[in-house]
Amino acid sequence: MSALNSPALFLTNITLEYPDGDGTVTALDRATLNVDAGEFVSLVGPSGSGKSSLLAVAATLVKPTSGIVTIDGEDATGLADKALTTLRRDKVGIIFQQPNLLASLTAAEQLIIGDHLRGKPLRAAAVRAGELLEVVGLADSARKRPHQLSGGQRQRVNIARALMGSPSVLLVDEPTAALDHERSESIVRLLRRVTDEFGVATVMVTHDTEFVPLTDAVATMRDGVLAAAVPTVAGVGAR
Ligand SMILES: Nc1ncnc2c1ncn2[C@@H]1O[C@H](COP(=O)(O)OP(=O)(O)OP(=O)(O)O)[C@@H](O)[C@H]1O
Repeated sequence: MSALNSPALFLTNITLEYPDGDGTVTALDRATLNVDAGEFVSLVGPSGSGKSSLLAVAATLVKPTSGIVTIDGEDATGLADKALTTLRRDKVGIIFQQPNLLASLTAAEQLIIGDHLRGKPLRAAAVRAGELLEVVGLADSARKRPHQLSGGQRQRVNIARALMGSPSVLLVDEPTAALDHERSESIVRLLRRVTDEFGVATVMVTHDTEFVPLTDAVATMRDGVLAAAVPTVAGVGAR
């Protein structure tokens, strides 16, 4: 459990229905998940059980049919689109399976451009980008473009980029799906470290259950129903 122990992400009674022919399909069925600042939760479950849907709702990218999403104490459910975009931009970091880096930009520029779009001064963004590239072990690769980086290094840039806006919540969807075992483990260990160092509330969807002990708790989803998160005692020892 988190040292900071303050609420960062509250998903309460989330139901999400998608239209399906004449009826609906229930992707999430009254799912509830609370993640503290500095807490790292694994989200596991079979294909189609609703994991990506839960991340999309937590990221405020998809509005739930019912239920409440609270990020850093702010209820996202009732916000208009503009306020929601601001909340997402300022509070949520999203890491997808594929880094989706821009081919023509250096590692540093991938980070700087986001901050620049947020209206931050270029010089401050460049300093922060340098610091974050160091955190993820890429200080020497700041000027490299995506094709000069390995898959694991590209995922590290992706992680650093997600941290640029100093998010409270980090949502990670299958970060190791495209990586071999060794690189996968180092990516999950990096996520563990940034969760601790930056005090973010991290939720990671994963099929690699062997890395679950590196996280604080595991929540299992089945047919849209989320079981209560179970603490991983091994994770505390492994840190
Ligand atoms: N845009 C959509 N429109 C209609 N149904 C959808 C949509 N997105 C997801 N679903 C359905 O919602 C349910 C949950 O899907 P979701 O992708 O969240 O599961 P998942 O656990 O992330 O699966 P996977 O591990 O394969 O990514 C599934 O029945 C899926 O078919």
